Amino acid sequence: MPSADTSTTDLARLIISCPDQHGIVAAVSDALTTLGANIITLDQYSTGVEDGRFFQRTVFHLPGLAARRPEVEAIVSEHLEPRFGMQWQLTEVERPKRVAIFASKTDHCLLDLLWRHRRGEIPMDITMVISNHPDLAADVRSFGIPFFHVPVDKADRSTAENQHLEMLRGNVDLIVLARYMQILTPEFLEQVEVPVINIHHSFLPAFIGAGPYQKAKDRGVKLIGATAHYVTEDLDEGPIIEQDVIRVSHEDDVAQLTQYGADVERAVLSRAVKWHCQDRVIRHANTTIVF
Ligand SMILES: Nc1nc2c(c(=O)[nH]1)N[C@@H](CN(C=O)c1ccc(C(=O)N[C@@H](CCC(=O)O)C(=O)O)cc1)CN2
Repeated sequence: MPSADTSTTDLARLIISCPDQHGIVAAVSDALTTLGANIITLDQYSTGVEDGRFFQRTVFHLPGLAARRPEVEAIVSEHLEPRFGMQWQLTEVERPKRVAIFASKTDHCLLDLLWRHRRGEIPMDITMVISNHPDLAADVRSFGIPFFHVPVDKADRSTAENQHLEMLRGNVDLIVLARYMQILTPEFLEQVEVPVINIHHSFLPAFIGAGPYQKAKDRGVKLIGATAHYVTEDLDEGPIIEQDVIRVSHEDDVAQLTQYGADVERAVLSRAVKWHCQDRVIRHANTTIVF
């Protein structure tokens, strides 16, 4: 059972990735112990001892963390990083990620995130909602979240995307596409410089692109699903974070599939966003490790 104390004060997460080799866990643990930190959880994974890659997520408690953060960064950057060829990220549990949500007209995934955020189920700070349609403005503003309508001209996406970049620059750590029905250009993805999570309404790799429920009906599948993935320039082919499925039958029309699918989409997206905000997801090639 988790301890009764659910305090997040002075809790940090150290996420590391490096070539697999002898002594990593001991060295990281020794460095944190030397600092006076107490390791709360430690999860690790290796892709294999032969020329493999090692990943580790360590949650630790360090009294006076904020003031001592430079010390932690120094020991990692000056000792662990050069010794192991380590890539690393240090985050503080009490500093939630700033999240911008993009939506179009479909509301269920957006409202689910706003509702779970209001209930404190997802450790994030929703800084804004941006939509290419005005339909959801009142819903979003009822949660006290800023809503911005930015129409998209498919013949010239750059005008809208430049507006997005101005609004987002320096204000966001994560973008979530909550059934946002516009394809993001490679230029936008390069310039925005933060991860983007999308919910695709199919069990990828099946039915990439628009209209997956019609494609599912036409194919006569007995399972439909949803997939949350990081967004890349290759449509719906980015690293998968979370998936789930639900049984359907020949009696279900596309409207029924869409309704059943919406419940799966909401659950899958919220789990993926929560795990990302908890720094549980590490990208490796076109896959993820989820601790
Ligand atoms: N660069 C990327 N952009 C987006 C991705 C992605 O993986 N990489 N995922 C999509 C979401 N999506 C399916 O999950 C999706 C959305 C929209 C379309 C599409 O064909 N859109 C048309 C416009 C449709 C409309 O206006 O109703 C278009 O953009 O021309 C396909 C898949 C989000 N973006």
